[in-house]
Amino acid sequence: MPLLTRIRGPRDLDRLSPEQLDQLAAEIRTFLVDAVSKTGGHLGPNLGVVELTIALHRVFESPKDKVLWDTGHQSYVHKLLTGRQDFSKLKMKGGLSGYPARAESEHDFIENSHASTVLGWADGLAKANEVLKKDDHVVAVIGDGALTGGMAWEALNNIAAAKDRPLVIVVNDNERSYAPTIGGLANHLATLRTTDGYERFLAKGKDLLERTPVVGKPLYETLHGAKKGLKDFIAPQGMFEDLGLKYVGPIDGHDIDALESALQRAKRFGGPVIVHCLTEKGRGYQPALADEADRFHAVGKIHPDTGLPVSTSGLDWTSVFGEEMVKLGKEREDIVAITAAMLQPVGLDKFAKAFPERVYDVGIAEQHAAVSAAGLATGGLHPVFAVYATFLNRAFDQVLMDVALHKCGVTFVLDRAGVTGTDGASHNGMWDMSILQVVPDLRIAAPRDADQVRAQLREAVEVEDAPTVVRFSKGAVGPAVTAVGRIGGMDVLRRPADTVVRPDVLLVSVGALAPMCLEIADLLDAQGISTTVVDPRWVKPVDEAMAPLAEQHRVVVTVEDNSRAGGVGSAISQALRDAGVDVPLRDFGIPPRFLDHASRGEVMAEIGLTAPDIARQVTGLVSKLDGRFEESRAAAEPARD
Ligand SMILES: Cc1ncc(C[n+]2csc(CCOP(=O)(O)OP(=O)(O)O)c2C)c(N)n1
Ligand SMILES: CC(=O)[C@@H](O)[C@H](O)COP(=O)(O)O
Ligand SMILES: [Mg+2]
Repeated sequence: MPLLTRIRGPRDLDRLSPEQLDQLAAEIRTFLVDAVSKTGGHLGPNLGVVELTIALHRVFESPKDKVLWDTGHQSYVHKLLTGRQDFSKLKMKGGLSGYPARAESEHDFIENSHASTVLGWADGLAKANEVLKKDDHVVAVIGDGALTGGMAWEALNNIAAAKDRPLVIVVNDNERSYAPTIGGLANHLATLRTTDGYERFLAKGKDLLERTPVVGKPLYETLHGAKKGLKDFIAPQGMFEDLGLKYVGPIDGHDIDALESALQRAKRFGGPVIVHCLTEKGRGYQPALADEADRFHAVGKIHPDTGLPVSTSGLDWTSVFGEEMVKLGKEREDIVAITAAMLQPVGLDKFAKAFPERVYDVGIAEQHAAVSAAGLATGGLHPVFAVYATFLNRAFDQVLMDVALHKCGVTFVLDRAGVTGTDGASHNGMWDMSILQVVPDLRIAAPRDADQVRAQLREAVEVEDAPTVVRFSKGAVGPAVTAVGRIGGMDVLRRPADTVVRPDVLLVSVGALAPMCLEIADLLDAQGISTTVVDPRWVKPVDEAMAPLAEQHRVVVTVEDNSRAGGVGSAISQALRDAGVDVPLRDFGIPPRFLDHASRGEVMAEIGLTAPDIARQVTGLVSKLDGRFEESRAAAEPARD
């Protein structure tokens, strides 16, 4: 990499010739395939923005000018050009984040990987520049997928209103989210793309007319003066221009010279301007280009030559859900499915293949998904909205007010619930069982294994007058955990020896943490501490048998892969208080803080959500109770003379 290694910062790009820029682009692509095949990551999106990122950092002066990335998964090239070229620990503990990270660089601004927020950030920054009379440029890069998110249009509505407030919006249009981008906007972008020769047409037209004697120049001036008419005639871009936004494009997103020319025009424009760039996801890497599903949107470790996975994982939670959905779809014609631009990642691809007319990809639009689900339910169907737990956060009000208030039978299936780890703070599914606690009548299931996913999904879709939630982890599903009994609606996973009159600990195991909770019980047993392990299965509402069962124990311990703040532990504690059961409760969960990227195991160890950590703390708690018990017994004994 003779050129890439010499790039220490964006200004090092300035001295490169066009030929060297093309060589640099090739070196970057080679680097990306080599590095990301070893670590996993967002290979396809980054292969698509190589030239675009080079051009952006040549035309704008980061960090004085703010280059902002929507979702941020496509910022690897940006990192390479801003002094970060060690990708050996990408997305790993202590290594580079897979997204922009302020702690990593002054060139990074937006850290969260929730889509469709960049234009809001840009609007705010542009307003700040106006108030503070700063002449920094604000450049927002947004993908065609992220542009299907409602927040993007809320921002555009505001941005377009300020005709003299400089702001450059770069639409990175590769026609895909994971799958091809859906909807009217995508169709409109397509009309713009189909005239991708528009700029060339205009340039040729200008050249021809200027060489035409007498009438040529005035005619060109007339035509150029009527550029809207000319453009609409050649490239109907009414939507953006009707909004009041200057539209530049479509531009070949892999032609550095064309990109720089367009970005320079945008930089000088002095108001809000959209630069529409046509790019190719996975560009330059045949295995990615051949991947019809998602052009290697996010890959694990792969063989660089073939793109094939280095290792295959066993049965995963997502597949269990997807296969059960197909069975349900055959049994019930009223069941329909919704995805927010993540059909395959959430496991609905098989359902879509079997029932193409009963699946809806709404784009990256989780709020719309939830509201349209209320409509589908009211219309007589039972919608199942499958979404990553963290992405449902933004649809909380729609779940509360549109689905629950109207008593709609909608099932939300939350994949990637709990600590996911490598995608960083905004990807952990750690808030759902807290924020959804406040939704009246909503029920939450946390299946502990594959059998329970199947069973609880079926129980959920039977509920027709309230929202139901089924939440499970990322990755391979653990071994089946068999119940040894049932109390109320709760599965008993382990009972203490029959000889124990009042067991020490009632251990409430939530969802996928059941194997860990059984390990905790073993560790406690080795300390002579007796434990009953229960899996509530439905963690909201708290099972009516919980309080009486708690009363039969000395202490209650809850363990959940969710924030401790307002989680299942809090709900059970409240239920015990409401029932007048005064048994100490210790809740274990994720601390309410943002968790840096690392593997799931590393994060769980960091936050003390491991069997040894929890067993140690519970042992201390019981010893303290014993101590108190000894003290109170001693105090009760008559004083010996
Ligand atoms: C709110 C939200 N929903 C879903 C996702 C998952 N997600 C990550 S990237 C992506 C596709 C983005 O498509 P686009 O904006 O076109 O970027 P590209 O990958 O094509 O460069 C999706 C759906 C997300 N990050 N945020
Ligand atoms: C950027 C984004 O939000 C997704 O692409 C995410 O990185 C995928 O995560 P999984 O790898 O868990 O599917
Ligand atoms: Mg895209």
